[in-house]
Amino acid sequence: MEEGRGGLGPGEARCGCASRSAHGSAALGARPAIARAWRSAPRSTAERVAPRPRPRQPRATSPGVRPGLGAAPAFRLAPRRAGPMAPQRRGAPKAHEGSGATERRRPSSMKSVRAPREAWRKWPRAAVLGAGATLAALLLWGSLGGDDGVTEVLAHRSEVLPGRFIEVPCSEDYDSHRRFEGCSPTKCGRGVTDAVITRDEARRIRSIAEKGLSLGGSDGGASILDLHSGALSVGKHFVNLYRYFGDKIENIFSEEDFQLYRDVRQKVQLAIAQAFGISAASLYLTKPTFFSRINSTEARTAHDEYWHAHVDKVTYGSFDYTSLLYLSDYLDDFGGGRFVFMEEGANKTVEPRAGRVSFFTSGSENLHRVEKVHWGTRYAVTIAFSCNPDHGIADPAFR
Ligand SMILES: O=C(O)CCC(=O)C(=O)O
Ligand SMILES: [Fe+2]
Repeated sequence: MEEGRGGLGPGEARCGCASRSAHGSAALGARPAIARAWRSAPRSTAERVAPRPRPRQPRATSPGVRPGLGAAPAFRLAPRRAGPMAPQRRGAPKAHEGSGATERRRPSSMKSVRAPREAWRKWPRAAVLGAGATLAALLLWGSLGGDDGVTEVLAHRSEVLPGRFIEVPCSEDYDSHRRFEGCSPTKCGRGVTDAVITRDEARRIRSIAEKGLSLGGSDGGASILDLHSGALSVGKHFVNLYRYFGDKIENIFSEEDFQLYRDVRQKVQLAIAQAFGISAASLYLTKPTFFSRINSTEARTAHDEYWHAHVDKVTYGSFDYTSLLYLSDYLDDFGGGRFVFMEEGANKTVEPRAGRVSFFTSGSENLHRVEKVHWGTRYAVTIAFSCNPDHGIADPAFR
C-alpha cells in the first residue's frame, strides 16, 4: 500500500498551523476551570481566532438547503424544499374531511335539498383550512427536524461492515475548480467501512475530543474542536486554544494523542484512495478537519445549526473527498443524529457506530444532512481531503 502524505506538502506552511506560530502569549499556570474563564474572555480573543468557513449557499441545491457543521446558514428559517425530500413526507390531511363532518351535524330533513349545494359552497373554505393545517404540520415537523421518510439504510449501526461502496455519477461541481490528474474525482460515490479504524482506536480518539471539548463547548447543541487551527467552541464564539494555552497545551494533549490522530488520519486517507482508485499521496488533508460534539441542546447561534442539507464542495471549497469517523454509537449513546444522503426517491442513511468511517466525494452528487440529535451526545470527526496541494494542512504537532 502506498504511503499517504497526509497533507504534509507545500501547503502545510499556509495551513491552520500558521496561527500556531502566533500561539503562546496567554499561557495559564495550570488547568483551571477553563470553560468559565473562556466564557468571560474578552470578545476580541474569540473573534481573532478560527474564522469559520465562509457561509455559501450550495449552488447545486434548492433554496432552503443550508450548509452544515462549520458554516453559518444562509437563511434563518428552513423552508422545506420541493426537491428530493418532498415526495417522502407523510400525507396531508384530506381537505374535504372537514366539510364532511359539518354535513353530518345537519338535520336530516334539510340534507337532501341543501346539503349538496352547501357542501360545494363550504368546500373551498375547508380546502384552505386543510391546506393551512397541512402547511403548519409540515413547518412544525420541519422545525422539529422530523424524519424525512427515510427508506433505505446504507449502514446499520449493528452491522460490522468490511466495506460497502456505491458509485454515483459525478456532479459538475469539480469543473469549476482546478483539476488534478489522478486525484480530482472522475469516479464518484460513497463508502462505509468498519474495518479501517478499530473500536479501541475510536474510543481513544474520542477521549482526545472529550478532553479538548471539556475546556469549552458551545452554548448551543453543536461544539467543534479543530486540532489543526486550534479553534474550540466556547459559548457563542470560538477561541484558539493554542494561542490561549501557549506551551501549556502540552499539559492537555500528549504526543501520543497527536500520533494516534495522525495514524487514524492516514488510515482513512488510504481507504479513500483505495476506494476511488487514486494514489494516497495525491490527497492533501485540508481544512476544516475537526471534531464535532452534538447534543440535543437548542441551537443558540447559526454555528449550532448542523442539521441543514449541504454540499461540502460548495460549503467548504477545498474539499474533494470528505470522510467522517464516528466515535459514538447510534441508539446507545444518542438518538437521532443519523447521517442522510439525500436522494430523489429514497434517502440513504448511515447510522453512526464508533470506529465507522463513512467517506464520499464532496460534490453535490453527495448532498447530505445530519438528523437532529434528540438525546445523548454524538461525537464524530470530519476529516477532509483536497487534491490541491495549496489547500493542504499539516497534522497537529507540538512545535
Ligand atoms: O457528522 C456528520 O455525520 C456529518 C458532518 C458534516 O456533514 C460536515 O462536517 O460537513
Ligand atoms: Fe458535510
